[in-house]
Amino acid sequence: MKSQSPQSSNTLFPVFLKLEKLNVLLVGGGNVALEKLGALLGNCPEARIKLIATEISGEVRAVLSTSLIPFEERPFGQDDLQNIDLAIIAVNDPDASSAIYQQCRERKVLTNVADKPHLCDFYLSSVVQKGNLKIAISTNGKSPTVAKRVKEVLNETFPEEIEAILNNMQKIRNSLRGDFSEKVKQLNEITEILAKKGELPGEPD
Ligand SMILES: C[C@@]1(CC(=O)O)C2=NC(=C\c3[nH]c(c(CCC(=O)O)c3CC(=O)O)Cc3[nH]c(c(CC(=O)O)c3CCC(=O)O)/C=C3\N/C(=C\2)[C@@H](CCC(=O)O)[C@]3(C)CC(=O)O)/[C@H]1CCC(=O)O
Ligand SMILES: NC(=O)c1ccc[n+]([C@@H]2O[C@H](COP(=O)([O-])OP(=O)(O)OC[C@H]3O[C@@H](n4cnc5c(N)ncnc54)[C@H](O)[C@@H]3O)[C@@H](O)[C@H]2O)c1
Repeated sequence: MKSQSPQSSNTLFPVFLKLEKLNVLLVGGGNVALEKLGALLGNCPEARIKLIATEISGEVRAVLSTSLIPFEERPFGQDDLQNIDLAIIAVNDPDASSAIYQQCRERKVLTNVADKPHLCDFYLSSVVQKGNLKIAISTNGKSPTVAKRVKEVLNETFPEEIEAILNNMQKIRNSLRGDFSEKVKQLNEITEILAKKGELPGEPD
């Protein structure tokens, strides 16, 4: 297995979470919570989310009304962390943010306090999606605006045909016989063209 060379100071470790298997607590019911709710449901409509906020805006209510997400309009309390795997905090009160983060740490709940890097165990990313291909982008917190721009560039330039390629590759992958190293060799040969510059379908010459 090849190891990657250490990339200077960016120590973030990327993962892709299965939100239909995890319990997510979203605290806050304003603009930022609305964005986070959209990101969670946009990636995983079956995400297991619970929302708690002192006041829930009309826009957040509208999204909640189209889902089965349980919600309560009251301040966060420690019991809200029961059975929670992941918390996303989007409240407009810095003291409450810090206090909630501390309680999450005590319970070992992985937490993101929106726009507060020092109160984050993980960052949210910009997401490019073409069918089953998903690319998550982070700038190590340097510039979320650049992450958004990189997403836009990749969305424009990455061909839609990638979905057909993935489906074909899955069929080929399932039909291959032989030992593991033989399969890896064949799959590498078939896909060699994808790594050649200017040879992706739809890619400009
Ligand atoms: C990617 C994205 C995902 C998402 O949030 O879902 C995301 N921020 C997005 C947008 C965005 N956020 C902000 C702006 C205004 C312009 C600007 O500041 O650039 C814009 C641009 C816009 O909205 O156009 C404000 C902002 N954000 C943070 C701070 C605090 C600080 O930097 O200290 C401040 C200043 C607050 C203030 O001034 O009060 C911090 C974080 N924002 C992160 C993620 C994490 C690092 C990601 C990375 O590693 O790159 C991190 C560290 C923690 C976190 O929140 O997870 C999403 C793009 C989604 C998309 O469209 O693709
Ligand atoms: N909206 C933006 O574009 C933006 C940009 C940068 C930073 N921020 C920051 O993100 C945070 C949230 O912003 P917003 O625009 O969503 O604010 P908002 O005022 O629209 O919503 C805040 C929400 O937090 C809830 N809340 C406050 N204390 C709570 C508690 N103890 N328990 C449960 N719920 C609680 C409120 O009831 C409300 O629903 C703020 O810290 C803000 O400074 C927002």
